[in-house]
Amino acid sequence: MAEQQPWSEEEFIEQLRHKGGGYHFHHPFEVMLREGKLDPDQLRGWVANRFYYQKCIPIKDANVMANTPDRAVRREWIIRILEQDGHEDYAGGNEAWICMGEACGLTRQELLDEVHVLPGVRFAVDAYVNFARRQPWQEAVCSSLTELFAPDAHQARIDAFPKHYQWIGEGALDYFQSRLTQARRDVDHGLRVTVEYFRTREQQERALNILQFKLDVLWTMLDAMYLHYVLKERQPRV
Ligand SMILES: O=C(O)c1cc(C(=O)O)c2c(n1)C(=O)C(=O)c1cc(C(=O)O)[nH]c1-2
Repeated sequence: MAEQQPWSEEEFIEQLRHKGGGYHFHHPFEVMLREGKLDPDQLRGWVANRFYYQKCIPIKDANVMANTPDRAVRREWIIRILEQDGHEDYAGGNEAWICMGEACGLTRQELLDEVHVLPGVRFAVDAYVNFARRQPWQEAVCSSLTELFAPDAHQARIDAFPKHYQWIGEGALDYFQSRLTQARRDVDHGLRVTVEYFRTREQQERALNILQFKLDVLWTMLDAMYLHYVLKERQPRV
């Protein structure tokens, strides 16, 4: 059988964008969040579990950097680490997430100690970090492209918090506000790397599978949270 023609750059990007239909924005837990249906414990559970994702993102990014021989890429990629971990002039995204946790009634220590992190969330996040550790760095870059779809999710939370969760204290939205612009910049760079690296049709289809893997990471995290905080299915701990 003749090899299929590669998609043009525009078609390829359209195929990647099309995967947004499976983004965690559409998960029942996220829908409950933006419709104001989470009680304080459920919302805190989400913030604490998502913090595990946030704290692992710079570790994932450090693996991308470690795997690329390209100085120009490292120069651009290091910005992601500094934006999450902070530097002398900026406390960083992880710190902003902790502030959101505190505004929701969690303590810094319980976030850092991972006391609420569910096993399913941990396995999913660790799978993402390990993917970046083991795969070619361009594949790890491609897997970060779920951020194509993140601004809508951030905006929905910016709208939902003051409307539905007035019990939340000040400063809860700084993280999402800052990601609105950061995510767009990161995605522009990620797309450049991806269209450059995945060139044949087979490679382009591999890119779609990688993006699906990452969508599954995010979706699985929320499955675990839904089971625990909404359906209240709990493993007996003996
Ligand atoms: O709140 C969200 O829905 C959401 C989703 C994602 C994502 O799609 O992976 C990221 C973020 N937030 C985020 O804040 C962030 O810094 C981030 C980095 C990455 C990545 O894969 O490198 N994804 C995401």
